[in-house]
Amino acid sequence: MIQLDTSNARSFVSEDWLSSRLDALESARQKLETGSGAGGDFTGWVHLPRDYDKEEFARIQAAAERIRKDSQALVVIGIGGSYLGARAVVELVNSPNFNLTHKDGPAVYFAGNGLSTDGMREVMDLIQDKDWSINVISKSGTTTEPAVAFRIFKNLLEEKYGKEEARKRIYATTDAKKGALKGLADAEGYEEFVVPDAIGGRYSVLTAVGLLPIACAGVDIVALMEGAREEMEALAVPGEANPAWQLAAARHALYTAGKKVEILVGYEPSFRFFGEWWKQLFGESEGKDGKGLFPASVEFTADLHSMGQYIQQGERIMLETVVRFQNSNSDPIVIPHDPDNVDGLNFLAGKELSFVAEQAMRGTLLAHVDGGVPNLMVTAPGRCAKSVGALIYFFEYVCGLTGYLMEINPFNQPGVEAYKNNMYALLGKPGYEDKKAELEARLG
Ligand SMILES: O=P(O)(O)OC[C@H]1O[C@](O)(CO)[C@@H](O)[C@@H]1O
Repeated sequence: MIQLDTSNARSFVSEDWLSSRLDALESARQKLETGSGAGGDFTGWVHLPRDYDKEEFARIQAAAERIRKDSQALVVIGIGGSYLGARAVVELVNSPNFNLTHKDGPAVYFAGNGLSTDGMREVMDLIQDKDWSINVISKSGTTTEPAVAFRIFKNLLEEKYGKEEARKRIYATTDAKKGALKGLADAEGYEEFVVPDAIGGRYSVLTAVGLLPIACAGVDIVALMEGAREEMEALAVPGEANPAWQLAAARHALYTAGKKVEILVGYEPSFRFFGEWWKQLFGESEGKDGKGLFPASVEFTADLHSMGQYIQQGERIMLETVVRFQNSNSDPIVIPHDPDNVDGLNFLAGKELSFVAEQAMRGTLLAHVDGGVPNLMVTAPGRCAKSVGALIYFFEYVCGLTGYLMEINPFNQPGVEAYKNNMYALLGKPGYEDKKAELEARLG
């Protein structure tokens, strides 16, 4: 379903860019299949589209139906992998303006993905006169940002509905056995959904983590899973023709040839949050042991008028991975004829806007390749749930493969702890007293 064109990257790598990596790719494939590589305990996502918990899936659908009936707003509390996937899919399949354009079901607001007072206050104000529910999502159950947000929104919900009714409006997605959120959910009797042990946050969008908010936004989660399952089956076939093998090999070859930044390019405003999800996926997976392509994202053609200059002529450390959708969601827009033709655009009269976009993309591709930026073109059928499910699985699989080509553990993220420990110390968390004194002295 997902296609790849590497032809505009070939001049930047040696001829054997793929053939020389086939053995390593086969070994990476086996590690993903069997969980025998570094971080192998976290490869539960590999067969998830086939093996997911069907009973829980039905409960997700039922809960989403309930929320869609009894709530005008859903506050989704989570950060990183417990947030980005859901937002990516809701925006890509629907619209970044989903809360303005949706016709039925709740508006979906994301909270607990930062510590901004203004950001949180805005969501609090937006929901205050509405019927609303909470989906709190945290695999560890201990992440500060969502935990703080949950305490605040839970309080609000209890003030509005009373403790008993509020309980029925809180849905907790967390670890099956451990963590503070699990304890709280058990004690309070919230409906619970599970982040499976073998799936890390950034690979969890196709679990309850993503599926509940996505279903609440009216996206067809059966089709989403179906698209992922078909892609899983397609990518399980080893060999040179496998587009995930090709993308993993091309990324690795370009990295080895000196490229340090991978820019994910989209041409749809609705694609922006997919880029944010993709950045966590690749950034947390590859960025360790002093290695990894730095993941960046842009929206063309808008960013051609801001970042375009740098991409064309700045440091030659970049490659572009473009995601193109074959079909758009809406009816064509035709450029009208103007008898005065003051803007000189009559040569485009009668042409569809998509034709202009296509030429912009083709022209940009060649300009950037000429400027020293290799181009990898990923094509998805469209922005429907099925196609987006396939795209998610495709990038997850590429990420796992490249991680093993780079000889790192693609499934841990030890570097994130450094900021957390400093924050805990500065906040005065018990047990961090010495660290607090040391940091306060440094900060002056
Ligand atoms: O779901 P949790 O445990 O709250 O974690 C949220 C995010 O925080 C991280 O653990 C990093 O701190 C990510 O890997 C994860 O996606």
